[in-house]
Amino acid sequence: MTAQPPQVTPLAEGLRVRTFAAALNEDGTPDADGAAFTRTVEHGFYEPWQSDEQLSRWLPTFVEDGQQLTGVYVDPGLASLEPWGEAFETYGFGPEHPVGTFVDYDKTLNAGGAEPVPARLITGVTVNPGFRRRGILKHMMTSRLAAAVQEGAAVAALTASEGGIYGRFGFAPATREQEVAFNVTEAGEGFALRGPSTGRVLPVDPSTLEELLKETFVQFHARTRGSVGRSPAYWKAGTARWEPGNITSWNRRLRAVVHVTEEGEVGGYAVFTHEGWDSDPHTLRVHDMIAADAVSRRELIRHLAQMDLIQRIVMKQAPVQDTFSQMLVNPRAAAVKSVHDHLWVRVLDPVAALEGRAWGADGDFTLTLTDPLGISSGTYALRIRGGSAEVASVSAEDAEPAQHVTMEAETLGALYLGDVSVLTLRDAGRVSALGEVAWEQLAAVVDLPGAPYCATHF
Ligand SMILES: CC(=O)SCCNC(=O)CCNC(=O)[C@H](O)C(C)(C)COP(=O)(O)OP(=O)(O)OC[C@H]1O[C@@H](n2cnc3c(N)ncnc32)[C@H](O)[C@@H]1OP(=O)(O)O
Repeated sequence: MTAQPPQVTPLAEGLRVRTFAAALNEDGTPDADGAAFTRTVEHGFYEPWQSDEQLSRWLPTFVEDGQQLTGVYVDPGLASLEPWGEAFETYGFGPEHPVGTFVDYDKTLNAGGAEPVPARLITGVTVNPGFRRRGILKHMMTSRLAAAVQEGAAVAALTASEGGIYGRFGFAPATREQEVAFNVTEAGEGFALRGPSTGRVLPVDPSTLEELLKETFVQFHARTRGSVGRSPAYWKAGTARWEPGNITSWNRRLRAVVHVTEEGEVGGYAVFTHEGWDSDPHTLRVHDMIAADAVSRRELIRHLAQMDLIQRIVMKQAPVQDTFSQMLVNPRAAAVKSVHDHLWVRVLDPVAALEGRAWGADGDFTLTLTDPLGISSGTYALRIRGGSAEVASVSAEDAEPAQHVTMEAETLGALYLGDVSVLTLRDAGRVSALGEVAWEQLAAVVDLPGAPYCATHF
């Protein structure tokens, strides 16, 4: 392990931190700690107040996945703390509710290498508005990144509510996604898709799909650079079992189709909802579409686009380089509504992370990383052959002067999955030469074809 745990920044007086595993009572309901924690997270994201029954949809998925809950709590008996202690004790939500929350758990990230890399995923980060900008996030982040380093994660990853928060901790946007709407009416300029279809797409009962959803995702995850492992919440949502009692509008409105290949294999699925007859144009919204290969994805799209009575298809989380747009005879049938960053990556262990990544060509280069948290600082010699790298930590004095570049850990996060060229980052002043650098040659080694894509939100 080449990573160093960061220095943990201290908490202010009167606060204490506790990390515990999500747990359930014997009857399957969230235990008191978990319920108070989850309520605080929902409050932090301005969600409606939830009943215990509604809360019970989240916690079981956390338990299954081994999520660690880190809460910052106000010490009891602090009424004397001026000027806020008394008001907090009298009017606050109660000392069992944390004032800071942070959730992390282990999955893998497909970085394009032979095997996906161990990734610590971070979510549920909130701080009570009365306690913000006092270093609570900094404490939770540094202490949990220290744990991730000690427990062997190669990278950490999250999705960010705001773009200004996580760069200071070494995270950078590493994948993007787009919201795209397709006009699939046959009137007007005419809607048509290229190519003959193959296999057969069938409507199915979503509640029967759990095993299929899991198996198809395994195949998708293995073939898709940028993919992270999924929490069981996806299997519940995709099989219309998201909320208790199966009576919510989500559960009742969900529809599903599967693609059956010419060989009789199920190659992929899509789950979607019809937005109702009041939607104008009549809209079908695709929530999740996962295929084992490009052919099944293409056929699922073709089927949805050719369904009767549908005038528009909306995909909120589509890849930025999407098959659908390239299948259109009239390319203006696609309207990109927005493109945004999705997965943010933070390299923890440079050797494991770089050895787990795909590479564009053979070559040797040296990388000096600077890291404000000290986690990944150092100089690394890379030897890339046949698409995989051997990475060794070397002393700065021993480094070859040729092809020696330097960047911050944050910039390595941006570069990691190949969503941006090393040349663009050089032009932005974020990658510099420390010796003689043949930049085009370096770009051929570091840059990767196509855009990475993460189909999973967490
Ligand atoms: C992975 C996820 O879950 S993403 C969700 C993040 N959560 C939210 O957006 C919910 C609403 N926001 C919050 O709960 C809080 O404002 C948080 C969690 C974003 C920040 O918590 P705080 O305890 O206030 O942060 P903390 O005091 O530790 O600040 C650390 C640093 O980040 C900066 N910072 C904190 N929040 C922000 C922000 N929203 N935008 C820009 N900078 C920020 C602080 O100024 C500080 O900077 P410094 O290092 O220069 O001193």
